[in-house]
Amino acid sequence: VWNANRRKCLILICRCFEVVEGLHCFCLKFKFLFLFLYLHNHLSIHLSSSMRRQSLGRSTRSVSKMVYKVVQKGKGHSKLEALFNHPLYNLPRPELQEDDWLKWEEDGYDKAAWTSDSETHPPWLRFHLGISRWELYDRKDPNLAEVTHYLATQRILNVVQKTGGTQLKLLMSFPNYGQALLKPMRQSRDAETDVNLFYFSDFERHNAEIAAFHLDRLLGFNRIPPVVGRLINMSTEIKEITTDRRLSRTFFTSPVGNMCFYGQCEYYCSTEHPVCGRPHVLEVSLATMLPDLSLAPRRSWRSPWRRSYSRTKQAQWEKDPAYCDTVKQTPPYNQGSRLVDVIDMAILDFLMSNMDRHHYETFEKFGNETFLLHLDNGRAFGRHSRDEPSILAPLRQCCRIRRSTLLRLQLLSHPDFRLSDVMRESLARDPLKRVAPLLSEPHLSALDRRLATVLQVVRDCQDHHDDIIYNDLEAGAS
Ligand SMILES: Nc1ncnc2c1ncn2[C@@H]1O[C@H](COP(=O)(O)OP(=O)(O)OP(=O)(O)O)[C@@H](O)[C@H]1O
Ligand SMILES: [Mn+2]
Repeated sequence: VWNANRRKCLILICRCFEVVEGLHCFCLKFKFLFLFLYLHNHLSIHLSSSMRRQSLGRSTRSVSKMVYKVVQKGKGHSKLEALFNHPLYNLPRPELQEDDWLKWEEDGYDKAAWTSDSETHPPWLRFHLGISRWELYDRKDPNLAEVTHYLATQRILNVVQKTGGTQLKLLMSFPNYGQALLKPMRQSRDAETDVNLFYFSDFERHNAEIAAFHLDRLLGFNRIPPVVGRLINMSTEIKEITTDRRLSRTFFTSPVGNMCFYGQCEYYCSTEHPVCGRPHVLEVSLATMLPDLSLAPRRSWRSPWRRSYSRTKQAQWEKDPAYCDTVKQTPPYNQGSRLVDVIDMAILDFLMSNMDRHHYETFEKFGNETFLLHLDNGRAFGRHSRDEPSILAPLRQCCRIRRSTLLRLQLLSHPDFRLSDVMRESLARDPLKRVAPLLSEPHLSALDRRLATVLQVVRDCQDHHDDIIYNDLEAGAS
């Protein structure tokens, strides 16, 4: 070919060189453009914003915004910190008496445990010791971060299936007797729940458990035990150490070579619904265990707004618009803060679209004057494209709300403390953030949209009713 068409070949080679050189020049030009933009942005941060608006094009403006954000962050401007520094998140705590702490019978824990230096206790025990009548933990207690760090890093000593409930859960044991409730990842993070699936058929999500803990804390409730994400090795951290035969015999290798298991439970515990690793690494959520029931018994309450858990039946509250009038007259909702506590819970559930709040629990020791535990949030955050108005029925039907809750919700709708932003920032502290954001952006913006809906419902109430606000900020109220 070369001999026959030497001239044509030479021309072709020259063309190639031209193209390469052209590309090179093109790249150089771009390099200069980027350098220019970079310098321009760095300098323009210090110019007045109007000058910047005039001098910069659209794309460079967004770059400069980014840089500006970084600069702001560098100065320690965190929306999350600003939120938690706000007076509404630092309200004076009611003075706690001896019987406002969750103490239990002395034979459970050594009596010395109560008096000795707290530095000698493992983080999970300090968490137990910090449970009070009005909240599960003090947000400012540095031990909180230690508990989650402990669960996320300590060696796993044993694993068994947790009985009770319908879906697969594992009980993990750590050194120093710490324990956690594990929920595995079963679907891709962004899978939206099938629209044809009823709420009672939905899978549980590990990231929902994690996100619910963060959301509850951001709302100022502090009623969910600390939950943290972790990557575990299914071979060495479950299969090889479990003493639970019913669990170990359900392990298998999938056709593509991933390690899977399904355990034994009522729903979704079969070869058709396996929990699989990649190839044996699994994402899970770990919830701090509450004190054992034998030490600190709890009472389970059926939610007045419980769903029917049937494809065809409707619950009473769905048929009767005056349903709340009955609830208001029924103990324990006729006294104290119980009704507004259920409404707090409904607001939390509406924000994260959890339709599965059939029961709630309280610590028996505190009787009826105590906070409500928001356990079991695995079915939240299933859908971001739709909101479920019926979850707000307690608020809409009763038109009551705690003053402190309303004020915090209003704060979270303000751009400086925007719920989606503080949530993103809070979730970024979880170790699983390295794998992928715990909640996708559509889920985060759904939070803002739903918050606006909650505030609208309160305004609608104010248009038609008096006595909406339960003033818990006055002395004497809780
Ligand atoms: N952090 C925790 N510490 C101690 N016990 C817990 C904790 N979280 C949940 N539990 C207990 O374990 C039980 C089952 O947990 P969970 O409700 O998450 O499972 P589930 O399978 O979704 O249950 P259900 O099918 O009843 O909704 C709960 O009823 C609760 O009493
Ligand atoms: Mn459940």
